Amino acid sequence: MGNIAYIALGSNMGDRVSYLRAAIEALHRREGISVTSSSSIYETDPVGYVNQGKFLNMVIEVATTLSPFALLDATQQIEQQFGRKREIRWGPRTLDLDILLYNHENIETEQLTIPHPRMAERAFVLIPLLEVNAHVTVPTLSEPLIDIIGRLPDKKGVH
Ligand SMILES: Nc1nc2nc(S)n(CCO)c2c(=O)[nH]1
Repeated sequence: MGNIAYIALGSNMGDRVSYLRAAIEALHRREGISVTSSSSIYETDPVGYVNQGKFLNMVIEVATTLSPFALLDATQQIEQQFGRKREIRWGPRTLDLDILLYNHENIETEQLTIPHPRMAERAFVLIPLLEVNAHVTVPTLSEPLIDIIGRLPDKKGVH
């Protein structure tokens, strides 16, 4: 399917594991998307807006024929399907899907920024991402992810 993308998944409301599993199923069923690898599921302390429940986070690799924007449409439709209501911007959510990387592309638009702008400061993203692909490179970063993880404060929050 030509293009490789990495997607971060998160949930901290309701039956978190079921939301993650259902989202992966829904992505895999979509025309033009096939899930080629998944990380373990990590329980993580909330970062940012902290008075909310612990998250379950993971990262998947997909092979896709969709453009980055069509892939974004698919992830947003699946978030809606599982009741993602954007009440508090950083608040609890049933399901979060963030496109981290798409090939080695740099995309900077209103709707979509790739590489994901906050991925390099999030152990709950980097640790599962490296589990899926230890050699993944991020075009906007000058050093390997493994060095960045070594410096992160919140990696203790990833179990
Ligand atoms: N541990 C953890 N903290 C978070 N804070 C926000 S916002 N989010 C949502 C990610 O965009 C998370 C998350 O997925 N995991």
